[in-house]
Amino acid sequence: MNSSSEPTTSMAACFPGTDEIVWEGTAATAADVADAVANARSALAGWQTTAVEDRIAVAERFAALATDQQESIANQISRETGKPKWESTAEAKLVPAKVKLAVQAYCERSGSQQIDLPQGTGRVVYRGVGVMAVLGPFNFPAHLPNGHIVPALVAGNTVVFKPSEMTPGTGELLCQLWHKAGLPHGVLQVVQGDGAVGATLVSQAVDGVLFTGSYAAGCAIHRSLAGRPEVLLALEMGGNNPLVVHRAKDLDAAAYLCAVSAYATAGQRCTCARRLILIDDDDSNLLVDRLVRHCETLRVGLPDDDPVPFCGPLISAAAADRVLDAQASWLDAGARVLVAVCRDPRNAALLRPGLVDVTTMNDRIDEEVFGPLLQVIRVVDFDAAIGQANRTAYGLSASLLSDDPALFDRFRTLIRAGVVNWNQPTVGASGRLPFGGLGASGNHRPSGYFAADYCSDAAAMLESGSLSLPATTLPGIEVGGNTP
Ligand SMILES: NC(=O)c1ccc[n+]([C@@H]2O[C@H](COP(=O)([O-])OP(=O)(O)OC[C@H]3O[C@@H](n4cnc5c(N)ncnc54)[C@H](O)[C@@H]3O)[C@@H](O)[C@H]2O)c1
Ligand SMILES: O=CCC[C@H](NC(=O)CCC(=O)O)C(=O)O
Repeated sequence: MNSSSEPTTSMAACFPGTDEIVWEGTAATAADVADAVANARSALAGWQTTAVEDRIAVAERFAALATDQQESIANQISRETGKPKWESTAEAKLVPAKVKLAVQAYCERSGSQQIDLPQGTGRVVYRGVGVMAVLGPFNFPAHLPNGHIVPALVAGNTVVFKPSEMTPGTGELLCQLWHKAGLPHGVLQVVQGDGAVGATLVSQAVDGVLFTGSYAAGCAIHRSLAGRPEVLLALEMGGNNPLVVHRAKDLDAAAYLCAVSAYATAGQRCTCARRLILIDDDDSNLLVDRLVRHCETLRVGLPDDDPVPFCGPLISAAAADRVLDAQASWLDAGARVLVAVCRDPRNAALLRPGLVDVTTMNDRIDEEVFGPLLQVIRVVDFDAAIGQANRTAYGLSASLLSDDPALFDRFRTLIRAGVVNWNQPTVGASGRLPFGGLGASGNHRPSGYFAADYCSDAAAMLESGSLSLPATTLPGIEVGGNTP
């Protein structure tokens, strides 16, 4: 029991596909969540009035500690997600790198501006929004919440962070580093728990909710905030991302980029290609042959395996089941397997990648299958390819592999996505650009470099250094009327 006599719930995270416990703790009760928000509110004025240079100095100390602790962060990520070491190390490196980018973005996008106006000086001043709830996903348990937390803190907000229930230890570790860096009490707190704890956090008197996760959870949050227009909401959600290949001379390069797009992080990236759209010709057959070979040879395995794997396990055996079930339902609906996604006998969450031709399938469902399973769709020409690519309610990332610039010109104009690439994979977005999606992928508040925008409110200030009567006064009001 805690001080409010609510029963506490113990919580554990396991290595994917096993019952090996890699983190143990306690889920936050409703009272804990309310306390965290109250602490964040109490800390707000002090943090807002801390000079921005001093806030940046704390962030830079955090970056230095995160650099020192790169290996611990990477190990914790691998323990909780099963990512291969090279991949968790790459993620750990993004943590300090984000500080540099967030500071640059803050100065560039939120620096105060001044203009001369007839009434005096006009200024645009960016100020923190207030108390921010940050809700993180499991697939980049450090990099993606960090992409909200760093800009939010630099801009003068206080934060209550709930990591994914699958990756609580990574979230906890990040918060410990911030505190070691000298962040004042209450400015960043972590509350642990599942979606219900997240929902409790959203229901509190927060000023903003910064969410990265699934469309279903994003919608639930949006619904729960109905009638609270004053709460800022940034939603970074899923995708059903298209990859179009046409008139590409180097088919080896094209096949490699297709494999990376579809199978990076075992297909557990919001930006992973889910639909490979091909114009039916000889080259498309040669490309598919190469991709089949990638599926057959690509190494999957556990974090410490030698030789190193390209894909680790999915986050859980249940997540792997969902991918296998999706493939089974597509086959029932008339799809043709090129390479079946299948379970590796070593671990219940470990899948070998799959490739399924769904061209003749009835009623293709517009869903995000979060795993290493790529659909192939064949069409007659490039316009039909763009039409297919846009046949989704989502709109996160899209890529064209082609040597024909005219095709990309058409693609970038017509494609409905927030991340539009040419001869690049659908994954691997740059932190120097905005990152967000259209339609069911987001709510027009891109993150990445543009996270600075939702972390501050722009205030309009009209300023005159001295108090005096205007040159002309308004009719019907006496000047000095109250003078005895
Ligand atoms: N667009 C992006 O930037 C981006 C990046 C990474 C992942 N994603 C998406 O995230 C999903 C995978 O991550 P996940 O499975 O961790 O997502 P998820 O939606 O299950 O969970 C994300 C977070 O929200 C919390 N949550 C769940 N329901 C909630 C509710 N009703 N109220 C408040 N909080 C709630 C969870 O506990 C977790 O902390 C995929 O759909 C992927 O595409 C999107
Ligand atoms: O899973 C979704 C995110 C994947 C990743 N995106 C980014 O890293 C965005 C850039 C940033 O926020 O710094 C990707 O595109 O692979």
